[in-house]
Amino acid sequence: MKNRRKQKTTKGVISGIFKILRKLSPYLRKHRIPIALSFLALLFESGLQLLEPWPLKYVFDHILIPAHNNSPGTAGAFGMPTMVLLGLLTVGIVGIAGLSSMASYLSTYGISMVVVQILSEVRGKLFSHLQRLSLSFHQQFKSGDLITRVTTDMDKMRNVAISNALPLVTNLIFLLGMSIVMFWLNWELALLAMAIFPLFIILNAHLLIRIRSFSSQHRQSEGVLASTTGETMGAIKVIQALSLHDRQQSIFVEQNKKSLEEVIQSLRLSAALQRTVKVLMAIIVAVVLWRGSQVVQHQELTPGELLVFITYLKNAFQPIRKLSNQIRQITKAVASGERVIELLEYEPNVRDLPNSKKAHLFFGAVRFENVSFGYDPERTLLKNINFSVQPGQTLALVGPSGNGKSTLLSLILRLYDPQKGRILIDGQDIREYKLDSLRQQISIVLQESVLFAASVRENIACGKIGASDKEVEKAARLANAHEFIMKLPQGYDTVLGERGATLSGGQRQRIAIARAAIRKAPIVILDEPTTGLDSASEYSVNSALKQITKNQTTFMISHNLRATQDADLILYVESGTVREKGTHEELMRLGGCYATLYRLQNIVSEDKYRGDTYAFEN
Ligand SMILES: Nc1ncnc2c1ncn2[C@@H]1O[C@H](COP(=O)(O)OP(=O)(O)OP(=O)(O)O)[C@@H](O)[C@H]1O
Repeated sequence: MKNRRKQKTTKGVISGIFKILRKLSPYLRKHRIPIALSFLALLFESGLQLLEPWPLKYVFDHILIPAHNNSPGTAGAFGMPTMVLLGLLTVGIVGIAGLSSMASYLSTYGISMVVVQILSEVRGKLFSHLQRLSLSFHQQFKSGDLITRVTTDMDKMRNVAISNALPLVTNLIFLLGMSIVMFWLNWELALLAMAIFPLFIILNAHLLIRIRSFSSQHRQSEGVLASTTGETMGAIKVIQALSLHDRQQSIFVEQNKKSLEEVIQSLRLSAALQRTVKVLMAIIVAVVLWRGSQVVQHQELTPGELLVFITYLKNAFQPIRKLSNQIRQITKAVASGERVIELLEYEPNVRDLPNSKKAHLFFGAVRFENVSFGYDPERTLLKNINFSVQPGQTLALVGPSGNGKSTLLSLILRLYDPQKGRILIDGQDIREYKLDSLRQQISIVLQESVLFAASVRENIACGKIGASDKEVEKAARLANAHEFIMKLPQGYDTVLGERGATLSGGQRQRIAIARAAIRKAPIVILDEPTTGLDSASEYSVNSALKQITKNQTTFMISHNLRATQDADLILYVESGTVREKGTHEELMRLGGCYATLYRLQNIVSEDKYRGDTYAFEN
């Protein structure tokens, strides 16, 4: 039972290698000529390695032993004087070493170049693939884990391919050639030397499987650690404000401890592996020397041939010792490779349909027909949503938090596809448009806009491919951002910190509005863009928003019903359904949830106003 499990796991490593090679086959095909030439050099190098002890054999058998025995020697067999033969053999030693190192240089350089290029191409593909994977995928995977796969795992594959896999292949070719020559010299002695190998292979495999399991767990733990670090650094303000360091620290310490234990286990097993290999190799040499001397005494082998035998075994000692470490590293890299391939094999849920076409410039008529959606398909969040908006109209979504308003708007961008029903823009199902051509015609301003760690200019320009400096400035003016940008140390060239930390909330929002404005998109989505801003910032952000939504179809979520009362259509969304629908006047006349909420907000703001006045007067 135990043995079967072991075989299955060894099979797992081998099938992992084949899976990786299959996935990389288009890249390998592309670089097939340098690969073929490098392998040729590799074969040449191994052949020369096998030749290395042979000059010594001839010196022993044809020069030294006859001289020792005072016999005429067999140099004459080659038809040349002893000193000439000795000279040729010594030159041969240097020649073999020189050619072998040249072949080694060519194969190492060639393969390394190919590996570096292929893995760089794969990394580029992986990064682009990750950006295209659906949001549901990104919610499922922690960002720390993804970062580890793009950086550490790719690095591991590259380093191991160059420093371990390549020498391993060289060693295996050498060991194979060595075995063939040993059998040719004396099959009995060769069998004796090989008999111990199965034991070595079994012990090796057993330890390697356990190492692989620990390293795979360790990679995952590292991903979790990276996530925790990323999350903590990202939320450092909240953590300091709420004094959450101890909580974060204890989470980190726990994860760090787990990672450490896995590394220690892995290191212990590797040390055990090295020890086993060393002892086994000493036993092999001793046994072969003991039996080999008897074979020589029976004249079935010359002393020089026994010397070749022992030299081969001694030379095999190093590659076999390294073999364990190389296999260990390769096993780890296979785990890394499988993690990378796992990502590459994910298909985006939301993608271009085969017959989709580039969208025309939208007029901006949007229609939801019986749309139902749930993040978990088993639990419907939005139920049977129906409405339509004409080009240039404004639609407001209001209602309690967490009831599906943002989700509804994310469907227009095709961040998710509805499970039922369809969304039409200008009378056509949005799934029939190419995804990029759809999204390029929608501008979006969120509650907390993300700014990149780049200049103000780049942050605005990224709203439109190829935007000129003039367009950037025009968009900034429209967003009421030009004045404050000019007051920044380097104006438009001021580099913003991570998340634009050097700007106030209102300033950040206005840069985001400029980014939305530069697109001149026919459809604009505003998801609570003024929440959390003070009155002055709210005023300037609102007036900027008015500019960019003029004549565009606008979708707006706001908890402030005064901000939405001028909308052409208001949807009151509750529990994923449209409870009430109409203009402000219609909904007030209806006297339902909307009207109650509106009156409540007015009372609160009047009270607040009175309170402020009272405080001011006193
Ligand atoms: N990516 C997601 N995966 C799973 N559930 C989600 C996801 N995003 C939101 N939800 C859940 O869906 C529900 C609706 O969220 P949504 O953000 O659409 O509501 P909302 O009405 O816009 O709320 P708010 O006004 O607070 O922004 C919530 O229960 C939320 O927890």
